Amino acid sequence: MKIALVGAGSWGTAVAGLVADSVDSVAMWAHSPQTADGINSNHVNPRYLDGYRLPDNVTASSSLQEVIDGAEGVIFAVPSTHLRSVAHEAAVYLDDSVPVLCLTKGVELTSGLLMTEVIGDEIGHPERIAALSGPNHAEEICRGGLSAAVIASEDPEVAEFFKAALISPALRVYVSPDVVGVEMCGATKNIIAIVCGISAGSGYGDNTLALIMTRGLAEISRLVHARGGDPMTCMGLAGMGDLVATCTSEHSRNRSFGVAFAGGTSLDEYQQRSHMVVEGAAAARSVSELARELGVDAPLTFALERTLYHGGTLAEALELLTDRFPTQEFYGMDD
Ligand SMILES: NC(=O)C1=CN([C@@H]2O[C@H](COP(=O)(O)OP(=O)(O)OC[C@H]3O[C@@H](n4cnc5c(N)ncnc54)[C@H](O)[C@@H]3O)[C@@H](O)[C@H]2O)C=CC1
Ligand SMILES: O=C(CO)COP(=O)(O)O
Repeated sequence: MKIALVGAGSWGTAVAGLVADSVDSVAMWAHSPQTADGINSNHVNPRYLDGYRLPDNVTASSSLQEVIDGAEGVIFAVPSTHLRSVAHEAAVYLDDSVPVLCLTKGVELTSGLLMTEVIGDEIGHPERIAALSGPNHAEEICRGGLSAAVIASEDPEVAEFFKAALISPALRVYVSPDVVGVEMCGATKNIIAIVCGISAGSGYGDNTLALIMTRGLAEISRLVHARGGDPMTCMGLAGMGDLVATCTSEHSRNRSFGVAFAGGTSLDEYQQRSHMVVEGAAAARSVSELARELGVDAPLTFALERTLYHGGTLAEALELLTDRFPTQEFYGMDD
């Protein structure tokens, strides 16, 4: 069996290595031909996870057609802002019956669509598109550390197909029918992780970190509920699990960006230096729009949006948040 993996950043590279153990071949699509050459010549991605040797049955190309032709499953792992254009280009090579898995975490700006919905818009047959999420930093997955993830799909057969391709003694794979909940959690925890990084970079301690994560989880739950997902999903791997990992891990780009931002580094500087995507920065804007549309109170998200995009200072953001009078711990979940 051949699996196509569209996206050769850190996560695409790590997941290619996992899937390669269960299938005959994995064909990766890399945006840059130099990355594809590096993988084919040395079995190493020259730009991401360059200490990790990919299995011999992983090859790469910068031609989507070459990668997708003959694949029995397709996995997308490109950053959220490029997903629609890449899925659009991939659509012509994709059979209607091929199951698709989305690893991207985000909400599309303006449309408010989740990542599986963006792919579905472009390739059709949305019932065959699943989402994988959970506390999974690529760096640790490559080292074979014990981890767990959840695959959400409205079609259980699609979830089981990808579960079989990914499960291993080092990766426990659970399934869920709550695609909206799992994807909303994945997109919004990145926002909270940036706020945690800003807090740590500004000298605040662990009480503050716990405050942001906990009130962040309440905010995520309101968003999940309003978008039609199950708030219980927030208690699982895609919710609390990924929130803990991203808000506390040295590997998190979102948290690290927050720390750097508090020290005076701009988003552009950070992304140019690391060549890595900070999904929470894009999500601060798209989720703010969505929250306003849905009438959801999302103070941490709004404060980050204001700071990153409307010239608000960190002192103003803190004042906005602390000026709010604390009321009931849980609210906004009634129908
Ligand atoms: N890195 C990780 O540990 C995890 C990442 N994710 C998610 O996976 C998605 C992909 O992130 P990473 O693999 O970490 O990316 P990355 O930050 O490691 O690399 C950036 C990627 O963007 C690609 N890219 C740049 N310009 C492009 C363009 N014009 N068109 C298409 N692709 C372009 C690069 O080729 C590279 O693949 C994100 O949504 C991220 O939140 C999810 C779980 C874990
Ligand atoms: O989603 C992730 C871990 O599960 C990756 O988080 P970062 O993008 O912050 O590194």
